[in-house]
Amino acid sequence: MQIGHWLERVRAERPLVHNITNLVVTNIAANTLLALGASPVMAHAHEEVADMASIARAIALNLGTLDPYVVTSMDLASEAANRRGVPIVLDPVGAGATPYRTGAAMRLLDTRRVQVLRGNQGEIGVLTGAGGEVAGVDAKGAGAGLVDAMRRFARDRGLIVAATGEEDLVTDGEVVYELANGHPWEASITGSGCSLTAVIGAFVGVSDGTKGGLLEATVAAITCFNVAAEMAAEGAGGPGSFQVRLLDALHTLTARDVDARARIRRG
Ligand SMILES: Nc1ncnc2c1ncn2[C@@H]1O[C@H](COP(=O)(O)OP(=O)(O)O)[C@@H](O)[C@H]1O
Ligand SMILES: Cc1ncsc1CCOP(=O)(O)O
Ligand SMILES: [Mg+2]
Repeated sequence: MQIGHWLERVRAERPLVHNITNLVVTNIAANTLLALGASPVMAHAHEEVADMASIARAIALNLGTLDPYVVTSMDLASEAANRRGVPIVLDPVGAGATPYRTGAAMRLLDTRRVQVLRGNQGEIGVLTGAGGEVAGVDAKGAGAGLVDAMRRFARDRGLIVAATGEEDLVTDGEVVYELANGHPWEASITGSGCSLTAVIGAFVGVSDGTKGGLLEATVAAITCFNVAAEMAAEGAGGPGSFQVRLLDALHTLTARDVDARARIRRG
């Protein structure tokens, strides 16, 4: 599967991604989108979220530091996004760790049309019914039936589900892709998952919005991010320099790099 052309499309179109994200990763998620060649905006005021979502190419909703104000911001933004056909990517940070986060994620999934759900394997295990363990924001494991539960959840709800970790699983309910790129240091810096979710926003923002387009865009986004992470790790001394080098690698990444290094298996 050749996916490098997605990176070129993102750079050519420079999609505006509206993020309602957490207090920890706001800066790194914005810098990640800029390094890649997309255009980030962070906005959560009730007075403007519907307007901002309406002019964006995608919105990324992230539950990382959820509070009642932000829950309403997400309701307003997602309602406008659905009305205007703007794709929604949901990152259910910490779902499974507390009932508040699990409940907020499920309520968004039940009340809005979410195009892509991306979390770590623990969060996705909990939400899809496979079972999973989440300590704070980190995955501690998922149920053995994760792939089947993801496929069922994606099919029943008509969305793309991505569960990341050492290996990433992506499904539209029919096809399952297993993605093997990435580096263990991604788990040693905060915000790699959250930044990836924002990147998925950029890729689905330049897709045609069909199920096939959303699926391929999600696979391409994860693979581009993880190939950049592999390149960043070469020569990095640890998580600190790795984080900086990841921005550089996203900036210099080429379609050719991605297609040469992609490890994508159709399950
Ligand atoms: N051990 C690992 N080896 C390779 N890539 C990893 C590893 N752990 C996480 N990743 C990558 O890091 C990114 C964030 O994934 P993950 O850690 O599952 O999300 P989160 O930060 O939301 O918990 C993904 O691109 C994933 O593929
Ligand atoms: C540490 C932390 N606490 C609340 S949100 C957050 C960041 C989580 O980022 P990621 O899910 O990308 O590791
Ligand atoms: Mg996360």
